[in-house]
Amino acid sequence: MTDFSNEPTSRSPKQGRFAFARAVLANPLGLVACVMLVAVLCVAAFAPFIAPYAPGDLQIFKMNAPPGDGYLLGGDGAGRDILTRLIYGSRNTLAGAAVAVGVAGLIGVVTGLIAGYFGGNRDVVLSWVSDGLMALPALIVLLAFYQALGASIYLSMIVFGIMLSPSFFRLTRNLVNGVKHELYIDAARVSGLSDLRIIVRHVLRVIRAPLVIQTSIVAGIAIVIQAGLEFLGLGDPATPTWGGMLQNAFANMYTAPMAILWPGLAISVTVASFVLLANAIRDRLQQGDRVTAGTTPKPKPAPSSSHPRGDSPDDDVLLDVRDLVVGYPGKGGWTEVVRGVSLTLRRGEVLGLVGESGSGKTQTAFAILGLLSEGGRVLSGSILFDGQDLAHFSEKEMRPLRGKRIAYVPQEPMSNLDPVFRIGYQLVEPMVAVLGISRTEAKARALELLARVGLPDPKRTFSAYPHEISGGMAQRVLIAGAVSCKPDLLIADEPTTALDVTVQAEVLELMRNLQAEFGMSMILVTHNFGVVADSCERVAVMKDGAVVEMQEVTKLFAEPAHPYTKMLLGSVLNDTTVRSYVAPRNPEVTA
Ligand SMILES: Nc1ncnc2c1ncn2[C@@H]1O[C@H](COP(=O)(O)OP(=O)(O)OP(=O)(O)O)[C@@H](O)[C@H]1O
Repeated sequence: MTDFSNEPTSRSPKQGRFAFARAVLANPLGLVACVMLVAVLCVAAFAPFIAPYAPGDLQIFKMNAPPGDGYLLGGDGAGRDILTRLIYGSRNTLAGAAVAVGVAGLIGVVTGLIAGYFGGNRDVVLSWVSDGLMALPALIVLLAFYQALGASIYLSMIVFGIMLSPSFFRLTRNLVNGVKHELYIDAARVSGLSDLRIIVRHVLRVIRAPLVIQTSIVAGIAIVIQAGLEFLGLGDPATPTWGGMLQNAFANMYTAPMAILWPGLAISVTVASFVLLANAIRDRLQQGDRVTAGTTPKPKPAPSSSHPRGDSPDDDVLLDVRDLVVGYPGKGGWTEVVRGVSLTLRRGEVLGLVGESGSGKTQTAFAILGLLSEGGRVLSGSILFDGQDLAHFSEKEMRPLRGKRIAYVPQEPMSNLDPVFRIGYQLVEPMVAVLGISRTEAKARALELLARVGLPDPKRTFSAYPHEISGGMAQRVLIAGAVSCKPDLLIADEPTTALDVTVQAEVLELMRNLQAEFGMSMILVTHNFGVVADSCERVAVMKDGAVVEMQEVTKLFAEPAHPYTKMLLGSVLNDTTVRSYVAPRNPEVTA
């Protein structure tokens, strides 16, 4: 029986979507800030309907008039109604701030995403440009542009936006560096999604909260700077703005001291609201919750295969890894983590990759998938997959293969599902991108697969978020995703390690059945000989980055040749949990 002890919680996805906004509004400061900002936005939007006069209307005898007599807040130095100017001023002031924030955000976030996600030369060049912009004195640059471009606050705000963009760039770049190595980003790449889709759908969504905070703070700064520029007389006198009103009131300070109060109050309240909103979002978030090689090494001559090879390749061989060497740059040169691995995998065959922790199993699998961590490189050897050597394939060349022909089931199911998307979306999206089928078709197929992998209520799981399902269910979802494009090769990296022991056997059985049903070849990375005995036909034993022995499973258990294999078998044969797995595929293998 399937164990679904961790059934989806009663919390609906819709509740989850608005939970964050509700939590921000539950903070009194967040609520006050939102009410104030909504009020200012409404005043700006409906200015022509609520202002008592047109912004340019003046009555000469009401120059610097006190409040009353038709002018609720008094008259300014030119005899215009201060209240009307204040209402229209909110429009222009907010629009100016929006221009500055829009330009800064657009430039900063786009360049930050490129620098953070792709790294390398793009990162170096963009960081250099950003540092250069930060070194420029903003006020002097704005004054120079004012001289060159004339009295337009919008042009000034565009220039100011460019000057502010490094703050968005730095934040975005650092945030992307923090998430780009997350397993669900790797999983999205494995499923065949393009870099653009991954950046927009996965990376940007995860980092959006700090960007919203930054936007709120920068909006407040932009209003203050804009008011400052206008106070210095660098605005367009014909356009009512709060900064322009401040300047006018300052010139008449001794005659009508009250006039300086209103624009000052409007600026202070709006800027404070933006800052308070940013703080409320930050408080809510706080509650809730590599080296590239300097030089390309010259390919080394492949080390001689001192280790045993499997059967020699024949027409039926799907994957033929020969003398594979994988390295990472270290202080004294390249550190080899896979040292001359050779493997063959026939069509429809299940090969176990066993060995103690750190023996290079995952790095071998990642080299086949073209997913080595930053800095990692295939230094020599070949990875012949259906006749194509993947060893030196570019990311662009690998993309059509991943997801469609080579799929991957990871060790930690939860970390490989993007927490911000529903399960259904995460299954449908790769199928649409990789197979080119319609969303309706992909949805029908996803529901079929969810049922096939043994989920009792496929529709409910389809519309659930990852946090609403159990680890065992998440692994079934990932298996459904991996087989959704009917791959030729499935690489499963310790697919049951993170699961409850009662669920492990069921997941293994499911994978075995699917492998037989779809006729896939499978590499099963594990350190559990019980799993090997139960699921694999042949096994390669790894130690210190090299394959020390490769045998038929029955032979390996009966007559282990290498002392290391004997030692590993000796240490597990007394383990009763191993015995529980031994039987179906290799009934003759017994402890
Ligand atoms: N990004 C990296 N940079 C440098 N060395 C790395 C990196 N990733 C892994 N290694 C090294 O590669 C070696 C092999 O790691 P690998 O993850 O393949 O081991 P494994 O056999 O899969 O172990 P486990 O069963 O614990 O996952 C280890 O010594 C590890 O420290």
